[in-house]
Amino acid sequence: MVREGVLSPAHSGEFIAKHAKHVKITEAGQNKLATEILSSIKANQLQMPDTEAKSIHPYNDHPRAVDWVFVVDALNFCFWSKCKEEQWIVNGYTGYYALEAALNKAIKEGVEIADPAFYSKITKEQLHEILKGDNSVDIPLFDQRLSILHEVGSILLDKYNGTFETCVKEANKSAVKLLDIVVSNFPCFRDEAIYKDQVVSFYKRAQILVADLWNSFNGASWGEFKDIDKMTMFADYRVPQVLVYFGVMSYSDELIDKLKKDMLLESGSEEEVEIRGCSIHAVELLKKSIEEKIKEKDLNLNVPNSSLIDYYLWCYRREHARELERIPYHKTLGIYY
Ligand SMILES: Nc1nc2c(c(CN[C@H]3C=C[C@H](O)[C@@H]3O)cn2[C@@H]2O[C@H](COP(=O)(O)O)[C@@H](O)[C@H]2O)c(=O)[nH]1
Repeated sequence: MVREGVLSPAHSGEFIAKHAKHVKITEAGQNKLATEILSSIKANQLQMPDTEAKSIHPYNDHPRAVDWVFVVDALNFCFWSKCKEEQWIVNGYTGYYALEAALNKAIKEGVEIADPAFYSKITKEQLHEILKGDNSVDIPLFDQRLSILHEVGSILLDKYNGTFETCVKEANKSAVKLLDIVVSNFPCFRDEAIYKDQVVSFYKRAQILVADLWNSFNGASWGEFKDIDKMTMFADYRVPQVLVYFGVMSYSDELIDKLKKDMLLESGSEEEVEIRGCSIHAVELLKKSIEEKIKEKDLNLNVPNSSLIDYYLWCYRREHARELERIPYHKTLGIYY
């Protein structure tokens, strides 16, 4: 798949985990978390976005539902703040949900924020208005978001007839092909790094874009992908925190010390790459151990794919915020996650 000389996210995770020295994947927590996820599968709790998300997401019968998912995931990165007082909040929502709330508010006010003909030429003032928070705090990396809208909007107009639907059609129901189209044609989604002289990839926003389509359309229509199971977990800054909490991953004392001091990790640095790569590989190993348990116990259950396991972990942190507080999450300024 994808780009010449670049390891796929799954192979990148394996390669990085093999060489990592700041981050370790530990068997200890593997079994406990796999058991916890298995009981969630049995209780039929393992599914994509919860009601909260649905209440903000426009429904897939919206005429520009596909372009909505695209523009949300073009901007789906870096919501953390240095301190609580500087947090960007919209309608009481923080983080990712603040973005959904802001864009949904714009749609309700008749702003064509899902239309590339509009956002490819959006002005600073118009975007400020759309992303205006409840307090006077701006969304982080505002300027980068403005240029990303101009970049991806122009590409859709120039190459894809002004809609992301053209890309989905070209992918012909293959998640891997759609991922390839996105990372090959939209530079801001090209989430790669150099590690031990090897180009590795995470493609967090490109993979979550594919998975969000799959989820929004319940695996049918614009969300039908025969190879959706090839997507890995989405290497953000929240899921690693949960993996450390469960003892599935551990950080060196030096790294923990940096995170506890709220020091930023440079985008593409060895520590940041190892956190992201080991997270991907840890979820692939988790998926395997869940599969073994299902086989061992001869359970009549489907093995969850990495997107479902990822979403379970991402929600776990929101539902157990207090317990997770003692585990610092890494902060990297960048447009990739
Ligand atoms: N690994 C992974 N990372 C995810 C998501 C989501 C939301 N996804 C679903 C939810 C509803 C929609 O239907 C989407 O499908 C956002 N993020 C990342 O989290 C970070 C923000 O965190 P906080 O500041 O706490 O909101 C930021 O890097 C953002 O990019 C996911 O699912 N998995």
